[in-house]
Amino acid sequence: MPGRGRREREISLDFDEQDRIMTYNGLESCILNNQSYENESRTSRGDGASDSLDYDDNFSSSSSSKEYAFGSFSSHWMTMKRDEQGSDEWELSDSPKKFYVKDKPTYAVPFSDVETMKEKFAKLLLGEDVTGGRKGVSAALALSNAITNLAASIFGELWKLEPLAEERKSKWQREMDWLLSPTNYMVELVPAKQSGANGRTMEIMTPKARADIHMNLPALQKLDSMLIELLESMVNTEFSYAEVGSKAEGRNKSARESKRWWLPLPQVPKTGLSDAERKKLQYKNKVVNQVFKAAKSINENVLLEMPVPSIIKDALPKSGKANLSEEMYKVLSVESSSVGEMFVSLNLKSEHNALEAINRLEAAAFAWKERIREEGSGKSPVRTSWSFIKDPMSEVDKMELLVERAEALLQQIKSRYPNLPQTFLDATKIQYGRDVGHSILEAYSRVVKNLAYSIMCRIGEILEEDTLSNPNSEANIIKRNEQSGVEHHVQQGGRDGECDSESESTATTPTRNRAPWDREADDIAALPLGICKLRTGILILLLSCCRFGFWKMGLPRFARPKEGDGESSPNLYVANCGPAVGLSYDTIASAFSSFGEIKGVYAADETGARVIVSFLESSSADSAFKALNGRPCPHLGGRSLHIRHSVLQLQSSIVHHTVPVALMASDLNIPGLYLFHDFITAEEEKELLLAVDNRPWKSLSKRRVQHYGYEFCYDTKNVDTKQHLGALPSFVSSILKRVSSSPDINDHANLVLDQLTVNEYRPGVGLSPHIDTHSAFEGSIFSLSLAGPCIMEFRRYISGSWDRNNTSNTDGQIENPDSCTELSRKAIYLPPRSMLLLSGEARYAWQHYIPHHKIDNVKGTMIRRSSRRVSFTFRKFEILDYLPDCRSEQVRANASSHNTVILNLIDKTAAVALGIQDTDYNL
Ligand SMILES: O=C(O)CCC(=O)C(=O)O
Ligand SMILES: [Fe+2]
Repeated sequence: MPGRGRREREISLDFDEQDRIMTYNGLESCILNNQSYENESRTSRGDGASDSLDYDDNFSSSSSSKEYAFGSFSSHWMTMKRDEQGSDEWELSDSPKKFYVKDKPTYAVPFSDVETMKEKFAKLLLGEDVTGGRKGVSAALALSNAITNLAASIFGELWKLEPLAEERKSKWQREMDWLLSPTNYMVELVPAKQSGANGRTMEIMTPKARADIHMNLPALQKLDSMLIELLESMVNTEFSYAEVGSKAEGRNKSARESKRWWLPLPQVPKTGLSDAERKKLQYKNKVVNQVFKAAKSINENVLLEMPVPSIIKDALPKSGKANLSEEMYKVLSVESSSVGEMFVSLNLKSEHNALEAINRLEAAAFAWKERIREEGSGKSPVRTSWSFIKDPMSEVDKMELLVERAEALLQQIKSRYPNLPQTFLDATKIQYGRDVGHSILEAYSRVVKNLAYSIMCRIGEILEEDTLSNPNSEANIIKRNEQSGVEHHVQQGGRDGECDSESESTATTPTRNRAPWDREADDIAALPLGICKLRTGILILLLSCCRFGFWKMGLPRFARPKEGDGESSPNLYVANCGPAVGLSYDTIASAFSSFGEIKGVYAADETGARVIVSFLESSSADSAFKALNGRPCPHLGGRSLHIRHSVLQLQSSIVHHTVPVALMASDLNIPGLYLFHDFITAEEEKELLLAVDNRPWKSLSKRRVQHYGYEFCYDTKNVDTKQHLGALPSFVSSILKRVSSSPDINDHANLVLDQLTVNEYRPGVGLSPHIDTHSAFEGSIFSLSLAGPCIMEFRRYISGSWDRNNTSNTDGQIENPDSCTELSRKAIYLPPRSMLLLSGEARYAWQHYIPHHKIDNVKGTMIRRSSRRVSFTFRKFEILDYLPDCRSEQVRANASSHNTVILNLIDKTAAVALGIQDTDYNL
């Protein structure tokens, strides 16, 4: 089959197994060093020696993860040649073809393993119905359950920080290899051009590796192997574990110890851990935390993609309000309150409360969305899109606002409680899901996340023991705090694409030799926290998201207490107190509750050793202050607390400033930026929309795109030179002519525009900050807005001066953002039919982006985003010099080769791993 050879080649390019694994080393070093991913990911690791997936000595001769599980069995095991064996288990028919993983010619498998596999296979398919006759399990659920059960059998009893037993480790690898194997065959069909014999170009559908699998699976495998490697490194430690029964011999026992007497008891030397050991452990904790966040983010994204099953749709109350309690509905309806204020009003007291609130909010948001969808499909009067909202709000408007607020609140709660059990909606998505790819990714990311969480809990226990072994050592605490201060930059990483650079610039604060109060910035944002109830009944806290991310989301924010600040307030800032020093939030709440009703206990920062205790009444806070400040607290293990009053700032003064929106380009004062209103007529607009709607769209995660002239490859963030799609289509000819003949833009229009990206945005969908890849595109960029308007914002670092050469290496990033201090932001309103021109400084020195809003505030008027906005962005492809100069000839030569594809893809995964939701490249 001539076509097949080509197809195989294409696909194997993307999916060479070895490269896929190798290059994820970069992800690891990125997490470990918190460095830019780029350099690491470009170093190819030829010898395989450091590949954490190949850690099993038994299998060291194997060249890929597929082989190691079967690679070295001794001769009494039977050898099966896949093609010759003919048994069903091994017979892999040509259809579906396993396209992109190299076929292994032989498997050496012990006979007993074959039997075990058969049994597992049967269980997998039969599920709980052993009669095989009644209710077979869907393949998706079967695989999800199998992954969950396997993980539980291997990691379910992870009570010690020590290397996994060899047998368990290889079982995990071997069986996961089986369970993940269906992903090797998953493809999606994408249109591609092919030249026919008569020289004509035909559009054919070609199978391509499924993008979500391609993106996430290798990352998960890497995260998985990082955790196992980390456990491997837990040898010759200063801490150890006393087995059951030996507690009687132990030294002074805390209440905690007696509660968990049946479990191995962590023990540290009498005087605590050495500084070096403590640092090592804290560092490992940090790494696991990053793995946790990465796996969690993958899990959340997969769950978002999974549809809500119809059985649930039918069962849920149709009215959003009916899904909520009275109070919750009230909280959502007070439009003036911020997300942080809504969260506080919910007054959640436990993890259980949090889960219940989430379940209700998810159900309500879902019901409202369904209603909005139904209304949109014709039952309600048509609304003009993007109309100015001057009239009282319609029902749909109200529902949309409620959905928006419910979703923001949901995020808030989830971030505060990062390791909650599955929500009802998520559990049913898993239960009824049919997409095997989703199920595998969901289950795998969930078990990796849980494993990371268990390891963090175990590390927490050792550190807690360390503290208890030397409870009065302030030095101990301070050292720990300092350590966390230095780690600050790793904890960061914007929660939305916009704050990545900002957080970098505030990354590290020197903290050495300063009193706890002075280590803070000017004020303290209460950090989100999560409390996980372990089987032992101990409450362990997890600090989750970055300060910056939450600042933007409007959490309660507390003013920094000043030395001698006597201002009375219901909020206390308490230092030397928190999970990092062995005090759970519940314990703290209960110790302070003897002075009055507590509204909440929050992390004051990311150290885990300072908290905000928020009382209902100032007088309660005063009493607690007087009784506990500077004194050993009997309810907190005799720990001496350092307390100050802290003032909750009013939301209005802390809301992330909104950028005033200009209507005219001249008001923005950005050299090179022009906006031409009514560049096309309404009639032309209609025709253009019709033309693109008659052509296939390609779906990205949040929006749809079409490419003309040259394909833009989102994986490589570059133009695919091999994919010249021909001249720009005739339906844009008149636009191109207008551009080149327009006296206003003539200076910029001497380019022959030959690349067009059409973007379609749904309401609430924006675009992350970026500079269009200038290694691929030359000169000015023209962007035509159709169907609806939007706000476009621009930002640049004030300290750097614009210099095209200075930015030409970076493909979208201002060089050395660390050296930049302040950001300047500007915004402009882009009405439909307007043409935006970015040239010179506007093109090269300012990042542009579209905020992810559903409603924009333009000079005090609320403008709702319409059901869609479509933009046509025209560029000139820079064919001769599309790679940055700094790269070597070798790299240049390999530009479109497999490695570049994979390496660039990894940058994106690294961004995900570090909690940055979007990359800077969104062409
Ligand atoms: O949608 C737009 O107007 C902007 C699109 C854009 O910035 C891009 O494609 O690079
Ligand atoms: Fe752009």
